[in-house]
Amino acid sequence: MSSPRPGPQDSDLLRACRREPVRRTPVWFMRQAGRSLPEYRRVREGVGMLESCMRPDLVTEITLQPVRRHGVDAAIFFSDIVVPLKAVGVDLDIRPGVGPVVERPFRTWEDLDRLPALEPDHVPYVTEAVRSLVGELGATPLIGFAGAPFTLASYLVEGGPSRNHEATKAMMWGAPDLWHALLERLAGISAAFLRVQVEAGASAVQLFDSWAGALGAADYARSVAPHSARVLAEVGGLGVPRIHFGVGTGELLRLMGEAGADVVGVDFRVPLDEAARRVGPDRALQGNLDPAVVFAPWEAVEAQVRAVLDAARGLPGHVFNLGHGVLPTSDPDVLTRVVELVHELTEGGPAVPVTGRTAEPALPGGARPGVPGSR
Ligand SMILES: Cc1c2[nH]c(c1CCC(=O)O)Cc1[nH]c(c(CCC(=O)O)c1C)Cc1[nH]c(c(CCC(=O)O)c1C)Cc1[nH]c(c(C)c1CCC(=O)O)C2
Repeated sequence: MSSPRPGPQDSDLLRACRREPVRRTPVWFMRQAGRSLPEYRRVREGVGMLESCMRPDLVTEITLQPVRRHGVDAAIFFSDIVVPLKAVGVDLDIRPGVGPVVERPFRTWEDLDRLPALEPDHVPYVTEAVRSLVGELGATPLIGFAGAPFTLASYLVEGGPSRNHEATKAMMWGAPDLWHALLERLAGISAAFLRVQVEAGASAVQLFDSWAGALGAADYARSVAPHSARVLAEVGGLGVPRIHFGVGTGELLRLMGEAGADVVGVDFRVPLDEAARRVGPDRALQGNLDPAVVFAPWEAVEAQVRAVLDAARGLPGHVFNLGHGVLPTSDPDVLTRVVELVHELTEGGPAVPVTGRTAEPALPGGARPGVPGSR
């Protein structure tokens, strides 16, 4: 009897998400597919960002590029958080060096009419690209993603990128009924976008609430978390792990886990052992090398990678990543070396002692003082 070839389900990424033992710590990078790669810039020449997201041949190629080059443990689907909004008819563009720009910002009840539900027929190119990718990737898992309702709302209400999110917050506090109606629509669109990707073969999903860190915990809990929870609950029924990430969310980590994540993404501001105390033992963590670290000399990069792995020791599940996306001017060769180093240092399981730290006595069995649950 021939046993089936191991697939993504057996990969270290999915094992870590499920808090099962891994062969070595899985690693991938947010924004690994994109501007830091010369081969990306070549295939994007003369093709607009949104247009490239609608061409399955380009999506497939760009998604595979970092997997080939870096040997990462997962692919992230090449698209953008605003693609589903564009697909249902919102008049928006992604401007180079700026980001998503919405022609007419959303401010009134009438504006909700411009946000119909997302149907799979709106994004046939997503289904086609995911199917082709899953074939090409074999045992390497594909991570699907969507923007969370708050982060999407920020682009729609502000009309583009925003430092202070003032119009968004004004609606949240000043017109709560409209706010909740808007976030409900967006939750439906996010969930539908994730469902399309999972039904076509994605093995895990990440919900990006990149700008949630602009909110205090009380506002997040009251005005945002219930909508993200709905997205995560709908995907939960599809049986794939859910990663929930935001920037500057140190004060929100517990709430982001409780919203229904299997894995909480941590930015570079909170060390993973402290993040684990905030999140609790029932979820894995993803993170959290500062994306600027790759600009330092290699010795410093290596020390920072070791520090992340050290802080992650004893966690029930750890997916190594940056604390935010790859910066466009990063040297791709340094990223490849980071992948190799994480693999080398965690070969045989991440509990292997990390050498080269300033002397901190190891306890019998490899446990370290001060790290609860460390082995
Ligand atoms: C906030 C957000 C957006 N898009 C996304 C987020 C959440 C992640 C995060 O917090 O960084 C998510 C995203 N955007 C893109 C991906 C592809 C997959 C990957 O991570 O490699 C993913 C996962 C491609 C992209 N999305 C974008 C690019 C650059 C476009 C280009 O190459 O011209 C890429 C590769 C454009 C975009 N789209 C957005 C921004 C802020 C930008 C950058 C604007 C700029 O500085 O040029 C909105």
